[in-house]
Amino acid sequence: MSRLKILIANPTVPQIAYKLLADKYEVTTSTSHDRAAILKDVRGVDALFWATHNRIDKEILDAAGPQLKVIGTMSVGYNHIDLEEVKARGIKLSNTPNVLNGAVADIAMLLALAAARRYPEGRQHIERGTWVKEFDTQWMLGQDIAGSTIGIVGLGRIGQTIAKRLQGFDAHKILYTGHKEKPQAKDLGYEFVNLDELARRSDFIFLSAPLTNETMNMCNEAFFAKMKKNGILINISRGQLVDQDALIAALKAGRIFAAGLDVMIPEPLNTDSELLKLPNVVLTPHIGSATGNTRNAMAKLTAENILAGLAGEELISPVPLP
Ligand SMILES: O=C(O)[C@H](O)CO
Repeated sequence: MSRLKILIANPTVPQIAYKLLADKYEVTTSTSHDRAAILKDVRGVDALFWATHNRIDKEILDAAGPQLKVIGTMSVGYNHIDLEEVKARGIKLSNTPNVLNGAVADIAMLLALAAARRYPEGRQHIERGTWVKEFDTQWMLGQDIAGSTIGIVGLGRIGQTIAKRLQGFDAHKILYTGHKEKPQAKDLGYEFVNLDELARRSDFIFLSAPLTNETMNMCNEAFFAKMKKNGILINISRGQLVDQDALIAALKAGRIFAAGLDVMIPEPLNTDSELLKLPNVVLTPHIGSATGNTRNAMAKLTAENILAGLAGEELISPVPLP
């Protein structure tokens, strides 16, 4: 009997995934994560290991063929996947929750601290020789996390990890918004509020909700108008949660204090983007989960899901299909 086939659709996936899968199945790795290369390599595979921001849509699924049984995306987000198409074809789909919580929460903290303490501006002063010589007690004043009110949009696994880290920094109050109040959050003293109240009361706002029709552009002009003047926006989710032009306008006008973004539009960001010119913006290139340990754990979990799916077992971390 011929062995089932798996395509790893990205040549940079950690070896651990290959080792786990190749032990039992015929594994090929696409030469590149370009869509054109994947469309060619995907023909006839039984499982697909996905590790790109390319869309998984009808075109990819048609190219794979009707024998495709399992897809594992090496990401926690799955907004790049046409869930209805996947469901209609009876394909099992997994993602990689939990294993990246700490790494993504760390990037959120990096952005929050750097935005609050005006890191890009400080560095510019050093580079340009505009570092004030005398001790000016009012120069480069930033914001404290200690004593601040935090607003978390989407208190899921990553949001909860961010909240835990912020408690270590002595934040005064944690507000959150989402679909519904969470009993475990109530026990921790976190307050459930609506988006408007969160915008109005928070000193730091963290976006950690997935991209859906509901969250798309939720931070728009009206949202920024409600934020405090000292408010700082941190986005580690998806760029599309934010109306980027409205954010740029709010930052330029000094309507809000600063922003820290690991995600933006487009990715990669255009090198002439206004975001790069603003001193009160801290940017990282969508590297929330980019640590060696975390990427290995994500690769391992994706491979284990595929193994479970091909063996006809329950997936470890299934994506709920509509
Ligand atoms: O969703 C994730 O895991 C990261 O944002 C990488 O896409």
